[in-house]
Amino acid sequence: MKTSIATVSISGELPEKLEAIAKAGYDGVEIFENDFLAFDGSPRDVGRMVRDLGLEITLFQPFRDFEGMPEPHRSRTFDRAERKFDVMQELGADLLLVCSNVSGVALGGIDRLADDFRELGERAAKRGLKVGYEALAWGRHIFDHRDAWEVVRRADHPNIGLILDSFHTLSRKIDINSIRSIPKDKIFIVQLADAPLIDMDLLYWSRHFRNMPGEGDLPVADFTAAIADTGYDGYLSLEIFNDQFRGGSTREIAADGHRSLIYLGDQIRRRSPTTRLTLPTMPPRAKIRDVGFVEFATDDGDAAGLIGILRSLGFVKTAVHRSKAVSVYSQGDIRLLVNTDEGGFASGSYAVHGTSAYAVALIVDDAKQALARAEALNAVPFTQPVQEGELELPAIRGVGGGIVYLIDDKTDLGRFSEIDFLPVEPDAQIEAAGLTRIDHIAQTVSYDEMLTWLLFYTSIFETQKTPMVDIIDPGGVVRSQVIENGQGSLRITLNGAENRRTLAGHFIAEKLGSSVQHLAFETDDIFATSQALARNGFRKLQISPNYYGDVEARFGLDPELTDRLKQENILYDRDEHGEYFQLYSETYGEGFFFEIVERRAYKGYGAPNAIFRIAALKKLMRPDGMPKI
Ligand SMILES: O=C(O)c1ccc(O)c(O)c1
Ligand SMILES: [Mg+2]
Repeated sequence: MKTSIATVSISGELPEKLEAIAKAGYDGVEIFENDFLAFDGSPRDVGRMVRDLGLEITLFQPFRDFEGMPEPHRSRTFDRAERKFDVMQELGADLLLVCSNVSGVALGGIDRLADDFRELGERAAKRGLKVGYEALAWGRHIFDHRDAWEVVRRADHPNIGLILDSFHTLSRKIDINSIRSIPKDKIFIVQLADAPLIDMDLLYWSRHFRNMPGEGDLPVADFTAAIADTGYDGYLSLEIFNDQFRGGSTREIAADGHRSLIYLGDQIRRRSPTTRLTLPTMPPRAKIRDVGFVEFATDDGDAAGLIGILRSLGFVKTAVHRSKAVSVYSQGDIRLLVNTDEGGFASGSYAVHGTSAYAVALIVDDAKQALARAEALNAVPFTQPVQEGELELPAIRGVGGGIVYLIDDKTDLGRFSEIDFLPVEPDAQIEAAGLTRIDHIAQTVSYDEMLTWLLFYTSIFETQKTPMVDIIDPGGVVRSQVIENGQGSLRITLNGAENRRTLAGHFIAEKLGSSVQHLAFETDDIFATSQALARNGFRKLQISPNYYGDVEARFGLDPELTDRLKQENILYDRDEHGEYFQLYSETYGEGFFFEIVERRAYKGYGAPNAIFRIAALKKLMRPDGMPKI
């Protein structure tokens, strides 16, 4: 398998695009004609630029409205093609994409189309060039790759072949088994794109909403497996039309695309180990057993406030680091680290972002293998110096600059808390509140980064996404995407903020980047927990009394239960599996907060309650967005 991407997929000027494509590790690039036309250099300059970067031009495209034209259009179309061939020869591109005709004057008739292609093939052959035919899902006569293949078959010319594009085939739900009978040498290139399932006009969907394989909902892996079954081992080339990517970070989007292709290749190899696609091998997606700890970076001054909240939540200090200013606060299976050390990454993070939960440790089956997989998928490993005798925990950088530690029970890593930390006598004054484990970690990210995060988690770890939901904040919409594993041992909610007037948007603006905005802990008895919290002086978020009348009516609750919920400021939800109870802390700093949940078989995250929670949290912020407390 060789990797390629169309220049149209990323933002920037042509040289910037090419550099990002080379840096991300692709083997080739499709030159989208408009990118070339908008650039001042000659075709030779562009060709040289591409090759100097170690890339190959995989395709020049698109050539539109060619086949089936009546005269005088037909002659003009062939003249147009000759002009493109001139450019291609100077560029050093040997494959042209012809997409199926959408013109109102185009004539149908499979043999007419085949004849046109045979003649084009003759002309291309004279120059040592090739032409591939792609069925656009909205083509006038040809909108199905099976028909495009029939045209190519009848053209019967060595310089004419087929181009398959996952979007056009999958958006129309065309049977992908039909691909398996196409001879591999007639597939000139394969274009890949995914897309979220949205019921809309095919052309509009294709031109604005495509995304990287794995980021959307189309069965791109099934499509690719069918291609691999033909024995095709050529380029897999991303062709992504996406409004967000056009305005996004050139480098990041290019890197995401490359990661998506490597991940896709890995999925194909695991499905059919005898696949003829040449693929790198890597360990499987890492299974997450649990969250080992969440670590806050802060300083001595700010730590007091944070520790005050932790104590009111029933956490007690149980250990301190041997050589660094790091303390462990524990309750149930939850470990929270508070790092006030003045050297190292944490203090740098604190200097830039203020107090934040900058690191998360995941307990995986095999940390070394997890790291190897992450590196195979171009994640950036993280290391920092440790004292003699202390453990160097394997780690990678998260998307927003935070750290993901990888620990396991196989090695000393499982005992890192005994090796690196000294136990301290717990403070007997604090009453435990029955918090047992971390239920979920809520990360607030910029909306533009959501797909990057999604691909990061789902490609490296054994997790899946659930459908995105909209959360209405009085200041705008926040999109929420869950990433979780089947066992519930990792649940992450990604909240994507589009503007800074939302609670989430304010948080990332003030934090100068994506960060954990809240941590949710689980309890087996939310009412007992609520009372213990009250005794510890925990400051609970006050929910509007109007909420309770509605919730009682909506779910037909026993008024006695409603009263208790209201008294304790507990939110309620129910799904087809069971019930959910939630309570919240007030905000800390720029809008960080804690949540406590009790799940009675419930599978969701209380999305219908988010609007009321946000409204209540916002009452605690001043009009300028700063916290009142
Ligand atoms: O949207 C289009 O016109 C278009 C052009 C070229 C392609 O390869 C394609 O898949 C779509
Ligand atoms: Mg295409």
